[in-house]
Amino acid sequence: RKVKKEREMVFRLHPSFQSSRCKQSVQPREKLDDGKRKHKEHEVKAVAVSIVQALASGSTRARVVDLEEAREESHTKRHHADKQEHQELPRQDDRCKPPLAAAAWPIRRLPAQPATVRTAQAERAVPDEELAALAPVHVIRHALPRELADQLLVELLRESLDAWAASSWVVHGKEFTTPRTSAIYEFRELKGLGSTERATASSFPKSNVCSSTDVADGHGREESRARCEPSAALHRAATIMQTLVRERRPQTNWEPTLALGNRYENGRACVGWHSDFLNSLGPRPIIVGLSLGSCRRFCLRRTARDDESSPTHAEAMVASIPMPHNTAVIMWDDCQEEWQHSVPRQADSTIGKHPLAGHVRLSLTFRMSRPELARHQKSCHCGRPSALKSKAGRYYLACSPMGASKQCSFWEPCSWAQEEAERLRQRMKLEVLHALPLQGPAQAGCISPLGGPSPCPPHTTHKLYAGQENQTSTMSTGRPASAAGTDAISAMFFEVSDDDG
Ligand SMILES: O=C(O)CCC(=O)C(=O)O
Ligand SMILES: [Fe+2]
Repeated sequence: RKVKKEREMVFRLHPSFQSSRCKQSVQPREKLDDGKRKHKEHEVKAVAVSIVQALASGSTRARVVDLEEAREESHTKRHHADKQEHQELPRQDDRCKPPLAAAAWPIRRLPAQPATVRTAQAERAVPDEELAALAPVHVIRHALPRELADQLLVELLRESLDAWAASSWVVHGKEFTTPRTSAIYEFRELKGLGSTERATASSFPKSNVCSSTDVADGHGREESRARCEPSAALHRAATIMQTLVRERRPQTNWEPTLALGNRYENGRACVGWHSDFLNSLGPRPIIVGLSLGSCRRFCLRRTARDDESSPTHAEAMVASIPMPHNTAVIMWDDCQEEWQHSVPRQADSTIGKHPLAGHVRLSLTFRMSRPELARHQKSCHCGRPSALKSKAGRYYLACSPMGASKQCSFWEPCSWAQEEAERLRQRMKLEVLHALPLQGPAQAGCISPLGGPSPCPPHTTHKLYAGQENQTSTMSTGRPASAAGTDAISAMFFEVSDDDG
């Protein structure tokens, strides 16, 4: 009875058993002789047990991954068994061949492209350019020269094993550890150098000496992290990231001052939905993520704003971007405010392996810290620096769990950040107006997540403009933006808030 019960469960879980047409593919089992039938039942039981064990163990996410793996395994076994069975037995129904069941459940490695967008209605592939109009991100393939990307990968694969560390925190007396290791690289030595000087400087430190102490993140003291010295290759990469940003937004003064490295050992290593800590970055920061090694998904989802009636309105969507080796994603200033990002767990069999790194993925997120924000730092009830974050367009301070042995209930809105965010939105509007001839929303190039023109989302309008190659502006940075960098691009993407008119 137990075997029968488990078999029923496998049948329920396995889609190849769910189609009534395919039910016939299991009919021939009745004709098996006793020995074979027992063998078969034993096999089905083993699969059922692995699924039950997967369900019984671990967190919800672990269950999903384990279940996926168990399903893949069960599918492979089932497929081989079916194949054998059909060779031995006369086919009852030609329309229900085993390959049909196989096709229903393929084991798929994550392809390097394209990105996909999922809404309540459907999921579809979107080219990178279209994604930039749907979400405040820009995907750049082959971001670094190939040799530099490979050199950085080799360096960091070694260094991350030696010196990067997981962070931990305690909630209700229980200790949690990040399912990945990380470290901070600060580009101290380059402060004050222009980007051309940065690119050619030969005085960069060559050593990769790391100290794995629990040093808080600069002025913001956001998280406890290992700290490492950036190599010449990493400095070069930072300079290139800066160029990539400025080519797309010539008016920005963005200059990376630190990079946060993350090592994802396998499909279980992940980072859940979040927006980044903003203590040392300030409101509406630009953050650039560079992927090295294996190809994992980087996902984005929009969080509803306070003033939106329903979080499940039509524009709710999740974008999933495969990030193969040497792909960069620029998260523009809306991204930490109204969006969350994640690197979800994946079954190892779906990871796009890298010839050198295997399943390991490294990411570097380049950020610009602003020392002047230290004066805004406020302590929580535990006496530790509170964390500045934004959700759904609202800025707040809260007790940060990272590196702490306990948490307090401190939470309050952050008015200076809210006001500064508003000023930055206004400035962005001026930059757009300054850089471009006026265009009404009708010409703005809004694209619906499911394709075709659509009314623009109520709060964020992603506008596609023709290239403004010779545009020079001193408006936001107080210094002329380089026009040379923009010559190469044919189009620029800006997003401005509809609130700004
Ligand atoms: O690994 C990535 O691409 C994302 C990492 C991230 O979101 C973070 O460190 O805050
Ligand atoms: Fe993040």
